[in-house]
Amino acid sequence: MSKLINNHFDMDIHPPYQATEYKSTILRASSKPLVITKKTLSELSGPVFNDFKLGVLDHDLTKNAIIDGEPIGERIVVQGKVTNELGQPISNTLLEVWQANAAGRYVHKVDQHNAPLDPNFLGTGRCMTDTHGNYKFYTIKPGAYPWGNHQNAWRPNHIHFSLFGGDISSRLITQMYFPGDPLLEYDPIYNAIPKRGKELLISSFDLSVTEPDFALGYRFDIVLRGHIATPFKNK
Ligand SMILES: O=C(O)c1ccc(O)c(O)c1
Repeated sequence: MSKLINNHFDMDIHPPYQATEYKSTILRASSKPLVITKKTLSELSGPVFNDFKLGVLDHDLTKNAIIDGEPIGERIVVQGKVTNELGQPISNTLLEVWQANAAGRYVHKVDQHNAPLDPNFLGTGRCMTDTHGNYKFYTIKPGAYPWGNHQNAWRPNHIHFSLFGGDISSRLITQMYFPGDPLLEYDPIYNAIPKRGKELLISSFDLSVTEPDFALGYRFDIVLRGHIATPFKNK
């Protein structure tokens, strides 16, 4: 029997709002039970992305910030399918990604990690799912970085994802990890997730997604809601 919060989130998959080892959750987690509010008419009828036009390079982080050369690092292509709990595709939905560069540094003033910025890499991109729920983007494999949670704490390589569901007010924010990363077992953010959920967050290396002489391919399918839902980020 799965543990549902407000008939909504399966806590056999999703992380708790407060996980003691993941220190920033101690201050920011709510101490009261969540209240799921009813969606307003404007949320339900608000704009969706059917007519949304993306820039031609939005889905290609290896090119969308080039100033004077190619970004440094291992090029990858990430591909997957977004479905609901019944396996039905979520089409024409906006998927946004952000990440550190190959050296483990974000382009953000708060990130003061002593690793180089890459003048040709911004680390943000977006794409839409097609009519079958499929998406694809190109990027540079993100590096690991220290994050001060505890002595010698390093985040495993990961890409942040944001996706919209059926309307503008339903949004999943999560992180995709890479198979075989030795840092996963030490990461309190990853370890806050129940075992079933953890597996859903690791992409798989896929030779059929790999593009010859260009980029290694990873597959990351995403399920919005239900008992095999992709875990959300507890923030
Ligand atoms: O929630 C945080 O504190 C936190 C810290 C480092 C990260 O890489 C991250 O994704 C979240």
